[in-house]
Amino acid sequence: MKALHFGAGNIGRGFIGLILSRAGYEVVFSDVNQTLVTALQQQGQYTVELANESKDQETVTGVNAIDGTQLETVAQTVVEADLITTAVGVGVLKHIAPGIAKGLEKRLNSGPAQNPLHIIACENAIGASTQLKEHVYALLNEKVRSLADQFVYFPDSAVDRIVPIQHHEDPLHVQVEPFYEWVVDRSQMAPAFKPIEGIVYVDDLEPYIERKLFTVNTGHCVAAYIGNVHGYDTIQKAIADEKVKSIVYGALQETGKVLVKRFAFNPEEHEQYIVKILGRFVNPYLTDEVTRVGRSPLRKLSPNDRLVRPALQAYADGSETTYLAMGMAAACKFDVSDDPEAVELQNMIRQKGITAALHHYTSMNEHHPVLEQAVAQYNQM
Ligand SMILES: NC(=O)C1=CN([C@@H]2O[C@H](COP(=O)(O)OP(=O)(O)OC[C@H]3O[C@@H](n4cnc5c(N)ncnc54)[C@H](O)[C@@H]3O)[C@@H](O)[C@H]2O)C=CC1
Ligand SMILES: O=P(O)(O)OC[C@H]1O[C@](O)(CO)[C@@H](O)[C@@H]1O
Repeated sequence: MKALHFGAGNIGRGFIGLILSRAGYEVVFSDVNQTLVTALQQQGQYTVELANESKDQETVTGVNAIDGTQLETVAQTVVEADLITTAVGVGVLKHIAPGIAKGLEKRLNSGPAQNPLHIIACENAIGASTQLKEHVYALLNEKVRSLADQFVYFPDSAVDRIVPIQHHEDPLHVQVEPFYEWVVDRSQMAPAFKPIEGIVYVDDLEPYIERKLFTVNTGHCVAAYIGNVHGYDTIQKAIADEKVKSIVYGALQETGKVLVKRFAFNPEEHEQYIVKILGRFVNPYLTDEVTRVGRSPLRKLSPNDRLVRPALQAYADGSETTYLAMGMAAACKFDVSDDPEAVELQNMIRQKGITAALHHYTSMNEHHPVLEQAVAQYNQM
């Protein structure tokens, strides 16, 4: 069995590649980073190290790589794949769509017997596989689209594992937190599919992806942005400061209220979930830079993402949004010169002012109370 995985980065190697290899797949990574591609081709294996006291290690074998810039090679690997997964960043999905579309065209036109193919985008976003499907379908003609409707499935998924930036001599070695969760929407899959050990299949992904995105990712980015405002360089140092920790906790109480109401979660169980997540953030065996966790602030300030969406839901429910607004304000202070989205955000704030910038990126009306709350917080920071 062959799996083609787009993105040989931290989640690709440290999570998805590991699970698929354990399940017996030969994993072929497609990446545009030539260092990673060459190292995977030469070594054919890599090591995953757990961020725990004993630094447990596991060698992932039977892996290979292709150059993601070579459209024909990517397309041919799509033809041969039994499964396709991605972990490239939601904004990159449109760039991998041409290779997938070309491969599907070849694959679906090649004969009458077709095996169903699942394409799973493992990105931090609601409906990432569905977004990838839209990018791919936009490149297919009507005949191939209709064949794809019969033989290709794009189940949405939620992925959770903290994998920080890696600093090792071996470019493939990857350190990961022990916890992981990969949930896939079974209702979007082929009727008879062979389950993969390590994946949890559910009939309705919405509660899982929203609970994950609006707890793990909301909490993490608030810790990064507020930590950055207070001058901390890592999440671990930021959360050691009670002031920062209480803001993160406050934001998770705000999203928690929304989630408990929306999905009828048990409030005590949700509180335990929050406590567990906060424990993961401060894992002493990990060093996680605020610049990584806060990366791509425009994506994180967008209407469907971890700050604005739960804040607008909380506002609609008549509940508090103070700490989420504080997170948005602190995101607007994220001035990191090698993060293109942070640079764009800072330019916009300089040119148009904070109110117009927040309106532009969050799509909230300039007089929306949540936006006004964020502006007031920004002016005090
Ligand atoms: N790192 C983490 O803790 C977690 C990350 N995620 C999500 O996983 C995704 C990947 O994140 P990371 O692995 O942290 O990022 P990363 O930056 O370590 O890996 C992304 C990889 O994609 C590659 N790439 C970029 N353009 C490409 C293209 N056109 N074709 C093929 N490969 C391409 C990059 O070269 C890089 O190796 C993101 O959507 C992120 O939100 C989800 C859960 C946890
Ligand atoms: O690109 P993003 O959305 O910041 O993804 C990384 C985030 O996902 C997480 O791994 C949570 O699963 C956090 O470590 C991190 O905040």
